[in-house]
Amino acid sequence: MNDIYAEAWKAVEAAGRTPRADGTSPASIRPLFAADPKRFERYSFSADNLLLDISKTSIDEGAMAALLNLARAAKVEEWRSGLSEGALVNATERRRALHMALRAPSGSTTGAGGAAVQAEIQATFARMHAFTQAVHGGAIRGATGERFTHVLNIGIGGSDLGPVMATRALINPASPMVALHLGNVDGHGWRALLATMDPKRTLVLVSSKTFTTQETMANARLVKGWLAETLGEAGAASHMAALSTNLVACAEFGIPSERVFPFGDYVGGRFSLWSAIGLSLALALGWDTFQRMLAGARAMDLHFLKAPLEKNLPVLLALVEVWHVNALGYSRRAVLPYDERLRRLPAHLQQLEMESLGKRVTLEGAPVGRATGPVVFGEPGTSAQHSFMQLVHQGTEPVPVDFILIARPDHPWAENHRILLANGLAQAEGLLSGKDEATVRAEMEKAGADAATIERLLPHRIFPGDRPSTSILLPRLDPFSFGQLIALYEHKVATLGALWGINPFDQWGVELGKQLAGPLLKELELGEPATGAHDSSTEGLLRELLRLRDEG
Ligand SMILES: O=P(O)(O)OC[C@H]1O[C@H](O)[C@H](O)[C@@H](O)[C@@H]1O
Repeated sequence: MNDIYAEAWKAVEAAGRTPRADGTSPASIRPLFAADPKRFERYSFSADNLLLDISKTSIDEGAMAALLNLARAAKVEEWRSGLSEGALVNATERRRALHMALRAPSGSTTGAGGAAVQAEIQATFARMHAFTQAVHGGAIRGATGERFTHVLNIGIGGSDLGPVMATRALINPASPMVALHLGNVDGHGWRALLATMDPKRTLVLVSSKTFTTQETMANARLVKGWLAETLGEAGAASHMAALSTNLVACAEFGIPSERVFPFGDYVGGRFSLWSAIGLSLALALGWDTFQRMLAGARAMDLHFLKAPLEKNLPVLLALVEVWHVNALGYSRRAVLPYDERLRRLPAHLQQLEMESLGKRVTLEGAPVGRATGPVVFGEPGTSAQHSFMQLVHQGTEPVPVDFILIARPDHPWAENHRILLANGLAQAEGLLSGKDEATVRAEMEKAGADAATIERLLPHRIFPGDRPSTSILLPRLDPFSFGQLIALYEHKVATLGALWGINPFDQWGVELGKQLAGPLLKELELGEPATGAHDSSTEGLLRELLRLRDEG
């Protein structure tokens, strides 16, 4: 760690501990609004039509200066150029992270990953486009001659969450195909899906970067068998395609090369919905929608690569996170999209952020020495208000919230939309303003409560306020703005990798469970735990599961 970087961190951490010149706490927000009528103008930023408001955080001029200084000391500008130019930013796996190249239009050079990468990407896109057209036009049909009406994406993690989220967000009622998703290995999910599909009209995409993921391969075998029951082996094969980097494994599984849509190992799983992994989107939403989504992400890429740090939306979001996590010690963050179509966004962000930033050592392998990625959770508003927002308003530790608000709905029920937006704004306003003792007392007196009741209920009815949130505003939720939004979070994550000095592109943490599942699977097959192979709890639970299973 060099001195400038260490000093920059000290300054940020000190800013979170030291009272401001006027004596107010560095965690307080209300005094900043009171002192500056232009706070919203000063602390809201935009890229194209996407607006980011960070004014409802406790970042003041001094804190912002310290944070921007940290961004410079952590060499965020060099890092973002390295990312876009194909440096080995994923050092532990010796890989590039070229998801931006997927969004670069053919012929462009900025963030395009170089000519060889572009040639590969554009060749796959051309094949995906032709395939989509042939399926939609009926040139490619099922084994019995029927047109495909359903596309089933089998995948998990990054090979599932992005496509599911985008399918729900951009659903097009006029779409020629319905997208279905099989992620979890739990057969109950498969049973629920079965009722909705006809094998003669279902096209199956096996979506797996590695093509070795246990759950996906088990599901792929299951679905292949289901197709074969009606269509025979050869018929089943003609209903399948693969989206993967592992061409050998695809061939071994019986998927011919013309049905394999590849992508490079420079695309991380949680950044892969823009690649061949997005084929279900092209099929279910249309090629143009897929392209508009890429264009929206591209617009955010260019903003990220070119905007100065102090006006750069992903960088600012990352700095807000550092402020909350490291300066103020907040270990959680909630995401509330006020749009039902974005209901799978929190799940996607959980993988994107927690798999990327749940790291305890630096790129060099030393302990980070400070907190890294917070716990991320969320639900669409207003539903979230009726579940976990109690804790956000009155729990012991402030939980910063991302509010996502969409100005114009794509439905005709104006009153519902007004209620939705009013609630989104009110939550953020209430978190900031809170409700003090005097106000609660006056309200209760006005409502005719007696003195004893007021004293008893007063502490319960006070809201501390000064609880931070950021708001993201989009004019509409369309493929372009959706692309911008997702790329905004992707670049925020990459920037946090640089700020914390960790690798946001690997995920060794998921390996241990995979390794341990192997022997346990064998023991479940044999019906007998291997004595002494596990801790007593694991062995005891296994014995009990076997007993209950075999009794039934
Ligand atoms: O696409 P696959 O190779 O099947 O991987 C699916 C997922 O599983 C892994 O365990 C990783 O944690 C994820 O990053 C990945 O997206």
